[in-house]
Amino acid sequence: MVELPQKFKEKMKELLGEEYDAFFSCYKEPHYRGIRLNPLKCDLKTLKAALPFSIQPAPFSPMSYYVPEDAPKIGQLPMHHAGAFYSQEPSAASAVTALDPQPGDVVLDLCAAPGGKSTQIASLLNRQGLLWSNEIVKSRANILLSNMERMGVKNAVISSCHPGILCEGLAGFFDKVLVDAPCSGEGMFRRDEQAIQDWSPEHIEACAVRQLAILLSAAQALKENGILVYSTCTFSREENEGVIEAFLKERDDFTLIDRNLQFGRPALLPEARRIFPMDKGEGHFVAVLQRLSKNDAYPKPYSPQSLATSREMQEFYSQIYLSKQDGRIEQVGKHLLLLPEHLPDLKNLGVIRAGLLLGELKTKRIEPAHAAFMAAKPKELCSVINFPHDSAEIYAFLRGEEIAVDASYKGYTGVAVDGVLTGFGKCSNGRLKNHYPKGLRNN
Ligand SMILES: C[S@@+](CC[C@H](N)C(=O)[O-])C[C@H]1O[C@@H](n2cnc3c(N)ncnc32)[C@H](O)[C@@H]1O
Repeated sequence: MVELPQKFKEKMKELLGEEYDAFFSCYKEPHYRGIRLNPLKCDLKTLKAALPFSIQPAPFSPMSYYVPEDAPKIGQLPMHHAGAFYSQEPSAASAVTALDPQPGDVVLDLCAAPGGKSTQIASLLNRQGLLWSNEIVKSRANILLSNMERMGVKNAVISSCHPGILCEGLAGFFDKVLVDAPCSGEGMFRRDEQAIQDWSPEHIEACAVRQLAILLSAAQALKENGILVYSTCTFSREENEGVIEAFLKERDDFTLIDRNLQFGRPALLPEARRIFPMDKGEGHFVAVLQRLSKNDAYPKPYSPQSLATSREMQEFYSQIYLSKQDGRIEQVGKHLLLLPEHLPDLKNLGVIRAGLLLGELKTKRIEPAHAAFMAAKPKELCSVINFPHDSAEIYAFLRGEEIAVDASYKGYTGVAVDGVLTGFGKCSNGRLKNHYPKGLRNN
């Protein structure tokens, strides 16, 4: 059993009263593991048939499932590479359930890396509307980008910006904002020894100060009647109800709302929810706030510098996709990007990617991008080859090897596993030259 800090135990006893013993005995049990289906790329039946273990529904979102504790590592499975699912502790899905993104919404995920909640928001937007995913730490923002590409997200902006600067630049722009704040991580204790080592009452205080500052920035970014969800994966009152109370003191134009959420239990502020391991998740706090005041600010729309309309560009497009060009394509440096709708001005906001990377200009040609294939459906592509999830070919492809294919395959060809795209190669003379990115390969 993990050794818990004495002060933490005392605080939890005070918080939970009679339920403390039940809470404490959870530390003798293994932690919950989970996955979330990605409906942008796969359906449940296909996923279940491909997984080497069975999954059970979790109560925190309709797409979340428990994975058995003895399941093998899932990161190397072909369906994981293909973005058919995201590995996510089940209760972590609760915040997006509370946010309730709808197709067409314009949503900000302010503390987004590695992307569990952003990819969940994107799947609920179902490619309509816009998701802006921000992560202050640049190296983590790159991981976020990679996960968004894996999950086939097209209508997103990824940035690495300070919340204060971002929310000022995008004031009044969003229907919904999620602040999944950096926290003391008490809900990680059953699966991350480091979170226990880092814990101290002083750390909790410092986190609460930072959380309030982030939440106050987020408030600026919302439209009138916009929804702000605040979540943490910690139990301390200071970082949860304490932050909400301090926020409402400064922003009396916001109100806590009750979304009639069914998971977990009421928090100390009864409109908010708490999840403890006794509630079948590792731990989360979720509060839903609504902005009641007007917001007269609104960013300027984006005006692309150089739309790519050349014949070379059209030829490139028709080498990959069966359909005609769908949407505006911009050339940014050597990159060709398919722009999402509703884009605001992007200047000085630390944008790493806006829209879908389709390809890169080389000296005499345009090289297709991995992301372009990850976001496609097999029926949209000119050429695609499908392998079963347990085939030698798909594992060889994911290791970066060249594979033998029927000689009828020619040119850029999508590679799918059980009908879910997981990359591409270039076919000629019965061989598929591997274009699976080096950093993503199985070893
Ligand atoms: C709880 S994690 C987010 C997890 C993410 N929402 C997900 O579901 O995958 C909090 C994130 O906030 C970032 N962060 C740290 N300091 C921050 C700050 N001052 N402002 C905004 N974000 C910060 C961390 O780097 C971390 O990635």
